[in-house]
Amino acid sequence: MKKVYLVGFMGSGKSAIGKRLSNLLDMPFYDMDTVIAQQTGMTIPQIFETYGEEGFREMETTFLHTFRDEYCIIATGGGVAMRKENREIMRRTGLVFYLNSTFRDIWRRISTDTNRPIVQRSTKSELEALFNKRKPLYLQSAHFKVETANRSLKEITQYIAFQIARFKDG
Ligand SMILES: Nc1ncnc2c1ncn2[C@@H]1O[C@H](COP(=O)(O)OP(=O)(O)O)[C@@H](O)[C@H]1O
Ligand SMILES: O=C(O)C1=C[C@@H](OP(=O)(O)O)[C@@H](O)[C@H](O)C1
Ligand SMILES: [Mg+2]
Repeated sequence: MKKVYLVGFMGSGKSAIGKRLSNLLDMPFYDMDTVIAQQTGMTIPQIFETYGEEGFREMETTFLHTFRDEYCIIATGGGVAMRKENREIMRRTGLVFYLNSTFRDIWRRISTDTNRPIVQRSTKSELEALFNKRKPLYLQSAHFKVETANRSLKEITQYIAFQIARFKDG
């Protein structure tokens, strides 16, 4: 087992928990959005504007195919688990944790964010429909479902660290 992937909807805490897990376990951390933004020299909204959502999705899949072979933690973007190809790569090369959150929590965290183009272009009910549509695919991608409602970032991080310790050599 080489990598730990965090999947889940926007605002479920993938980036925040990935960073904390990395500190706790002393493992390198990569946020796919950050790496793709660095590689292109553009922000995520600029990438969507220039290459379209499909262009961004190709960059995500290329990341998964080409990213270095290293024991590390990867926070995916919320759309990564939607492609079968991506799900297969993640399951084959690591342990996949799905951060399950309520839409209520998600909306509170992301509704005013300007760095997520999908939030910018969607109404609340469109986002909730997307949340419901994506859920089964997050579940398909994951080895573990992690409940995040009413849990602090610290509690969630500790829970995932515990599971990694149990399964990392399996
Ligand atoms: N369980 C939680 N408790 C408190 N704050 C949270 C929790 N999960 C996420 N957050 C906060 O919500 C915001 C969005 O989280 P983020 O890690 O960017 O989500 P993602 O990468 O999944 O889109 C951040 O400010 C993060 O600290
Ligand atoms: O759900 C999505 O389709 C997206 C989620 C974002 O990442 P976060 O899940 O970290 O917000 C980012 O990759 C992009 O804005 C698209
Ligand atoms: Mg993120």
